[in-house]
This record gives sequence, C-alpha cells and structure tokens, in this order.
Amino acid sequence: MSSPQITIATRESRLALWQAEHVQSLLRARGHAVALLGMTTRGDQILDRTLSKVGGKGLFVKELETALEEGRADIAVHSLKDVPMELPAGFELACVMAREDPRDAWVSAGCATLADLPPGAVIGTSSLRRTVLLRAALSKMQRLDVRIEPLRGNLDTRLRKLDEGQYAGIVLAAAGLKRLGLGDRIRHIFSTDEMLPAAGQGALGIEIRAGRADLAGALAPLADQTTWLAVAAERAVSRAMGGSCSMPLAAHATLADGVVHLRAAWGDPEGAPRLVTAEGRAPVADLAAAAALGERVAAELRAGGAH
Ligand SMILES: NCc1[nH]cc(CCC(=O)O)c1CC(=O)O
Repeated sequence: MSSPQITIATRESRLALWQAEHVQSLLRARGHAVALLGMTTRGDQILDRTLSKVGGKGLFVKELETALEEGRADIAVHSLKDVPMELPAGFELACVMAREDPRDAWVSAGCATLADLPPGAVIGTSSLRRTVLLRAALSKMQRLDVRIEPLRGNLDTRLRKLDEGQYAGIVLAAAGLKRLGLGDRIRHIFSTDEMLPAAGQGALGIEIRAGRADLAGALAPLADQTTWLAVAAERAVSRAMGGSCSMPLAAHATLADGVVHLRAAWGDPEGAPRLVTAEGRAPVADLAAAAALGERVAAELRAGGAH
C-alpha cells in the first residue's frame, strides 16, 4: 500500500520536536511516509512577558494552523495543555494520544520538597495555576515568607535559570522533563492532592483541518480513548469557566471501570491564598458525557466563588 506523505507542522522547541518525532515514528511504524515542517510561532518569540498577558495559548498554535490551512502540512501535534478550549472554525482535534505522567514536578538543587525551603526562598513559575496552588500549600505550611516569581521560557531555559541560582526551586510538568530525558532532574513529583494538574497536562493531541477524512485511517490507531474521555472532561471545565491560560484553574480526571472521576480547583491570584475546589464522578462512555461532567464540576466551582 502506498499512501501519500503526511507532513507534521511543529514548533522547534526541543519538546515540540520530540513530540512531533514521536508521532512521526508511530506513523512510520505503520508504513506511512512522514515529514516534519518546523516553524517558529509568536509564542516562542515572546519570552519576557507572562503569556496570559500577551494573548494566551493561541499564540503557540496559530502559525501551525496557517500551515494546515495552506496545505503545507497535514497535521499538527500539540501538548493539549497549550491548545485553546475552542479551536478556530475549520479545525478539529483528530485524536488524543495516551497520556504521559500528568503531574507536576519539583526541581531544585537544595530542597527535596517545599518543606526544605529556606526562609525567604524564591520559587519560579509563571503559571497562574501553579501560583495559586503553591500559595495555598505554602499558606497551610505557614510559609508566607516564600515568594513566587515569574519564570518563562522553554524547558531548557527554565532549567538554566534555576541552575544560575535565581530560584530555590521551580515547578515543571513531569511529562515534559521525562520526554526530554530530564527525569533525573525531578526531586519530587507532587501528588494530584498536593498540586492538581492543568487540563490536558501530559497528553498530546493531533489537530487537522476539519473534514480531512483521508487522514482518519492513519490517525485512528494513535488515539487513546481513556485519555480522550478524561481530557474531554478536564477541558470542559476550562471551557465552561471561560477557558484561557489566564485562568488560575486546575482540572484533572481519571477513568476506571467506565467511571470518570474529575477534580478541579480555582484560586484568586490576588486574593486570599485558598482554593475553591469541586469534584464529580459519572459513568462516561462518550465525549458528550465527559463534557457534561466537566460542566457540572465547573458550575460547582462557580457556586463556590470561582470566576
Ligand atoms: N506550558 C508549557 C508546557 N506545555 C506542555 C508542557 C509539557 C507537559 C505536557 O505535555 O503537558 C509544558 C511545560 C511545563 O508546563 O512545564
């Protein structure tokens, strides 16, 4: 069987390239010819400001979508965490792949956990979600002396800033570190009770131009239904809350025996260091049921004061 070549549009950070090459090798193993089209996005060029202030997640995917639109590429591989809740008209998520570790990791030279932080220590993160979760945890530990300061850049840049001594520790997604072979930098993996992950964290999604039925046969074997249902519930929480990365929101779901357990948390970055939390369980057999559970949990968050 000779099928036409599949071209993958990808950002050129090490993590994005790893992800694109991962999909490339899975497709090649199934006999497809696959090429990569590397590109720089606006999100990659903006390194000095918090993403939420300059336009959010869409910045990382727009150029890739243009390549799909113009027929220069067929698919785009994304960290789902970075994919806006609503894709622009004319695009769709063709599949969600099996998830890596969804949890957050603590990376630090001197401190094995938050409990080891010296007085006045500085933690680096630019994620609003990590900021509000850390503030809540530190407040419970009566560690209001610890400061949280911005940390932007790709994984290598963030690790370099840590190594230069600007921070006592930083929080990164375990998935990204593991994918890049940097798992040995992890001092502690936060349990989902300690730090609830972001919607979609650790999962890869493949975006296509809507209606590319010709790609369905190649992509279907890459889909992981369990991850897809869990992530659909998580993303529905974000969507129902107005979903951008300027939202200090966590949402994490697991699926066992056909039942999705979804937990969510919201915090006010300027307000008191406490969280509004909500959770729900429901038998979920399709994406619509997953979304309904997400909407229910979002409504519970709102009722608790999240906005
Ligand atoms: N926001 C950036 C981002 N987007 C995806 C990952 C890697 C993990 C994943 O696939 O969710 C990271 C790095 C991080 O948050 O530390």
